[in-house]
Amino acid sequence: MTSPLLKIGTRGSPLALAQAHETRDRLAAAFPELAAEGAVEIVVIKTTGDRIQDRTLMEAGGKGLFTKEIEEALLDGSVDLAVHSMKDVPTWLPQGLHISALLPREDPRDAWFCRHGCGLDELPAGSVVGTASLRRQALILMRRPDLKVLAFRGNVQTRLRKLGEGVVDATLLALAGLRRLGLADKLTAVLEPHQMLPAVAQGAIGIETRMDDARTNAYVAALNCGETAARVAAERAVLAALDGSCRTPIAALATIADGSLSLSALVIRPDGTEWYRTERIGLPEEAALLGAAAGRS
Ligand SMILES: NCc1[nH]cc(CCC(=O)O)c1CC(=O)O
Repeated sequence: MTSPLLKIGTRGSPLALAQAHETRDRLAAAFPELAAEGAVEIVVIKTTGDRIQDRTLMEAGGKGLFTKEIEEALLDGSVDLAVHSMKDVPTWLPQGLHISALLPREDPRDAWFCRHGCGLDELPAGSVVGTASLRRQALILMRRPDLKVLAFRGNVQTRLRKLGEGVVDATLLALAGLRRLGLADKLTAVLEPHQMLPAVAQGAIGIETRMDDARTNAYVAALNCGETAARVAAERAVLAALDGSCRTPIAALATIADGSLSLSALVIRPDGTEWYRTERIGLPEEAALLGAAAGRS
């Protein structure tokens, strides 16, 4: 076997691997030389986030727990590109690295799972919803202050198993991840953004590379989806404007229709008792400015 032309760094979770395989398939479809057996190698890298499964530690460690070791591998040249769920990518990237492409976005909405088959509004008072996400916790409690939220650990498969075992009555997961894992048929309902505004960049896969690696950047540029890039730029600009000044959960969703970009952004207290929501409309070309304005408001 010849040595690989490109090495992809990824976490080892089933979802991360599915995303790495999607990226490899897209590269192979765009470039005949990358379709050859062994041309694109997938390198699994264990991250701090894969080792620490405790929610409080995740919060204390802040962002970057799922990306740090992969970025180190990029910087030392042991991989050429990294595939990430953009939701897990910190606002600020290490010097010398950039997000050089966004794949076409999956559905950004959250999926709702209930053991009893009821929707969020029908769940009996006192029922337990499992989630490790402060955003989902806050939005659940905003709508249903009479429910209990339990910290819920593990990857997608683990959480669905715990739901089946009756550890909780209901849980939420990103629809995008479920689709990529072929598990979307198990959900009870899809939550609309006005009920459950998604996390920044939920459903988007980003490819990170070294800024000075012209060869890899040329390959990766062919995979970029301009519409997804504009939407994610608007949403991430909200995060950037709030970063440091704000420890509360943030949600944001940008959509593009008829040539204009609409952005909804929300900050909310973890207990759901207070929130601030804002909407912006503008051109996709000014996505980052719109997001920054929404974040500052
Ligand atoms: N925080 C973990 C994580 N990171 C990305 C996804 C889902 C896939 C995506 O948003 O692209 C998930 C799981 C979940 O929230 O259900």
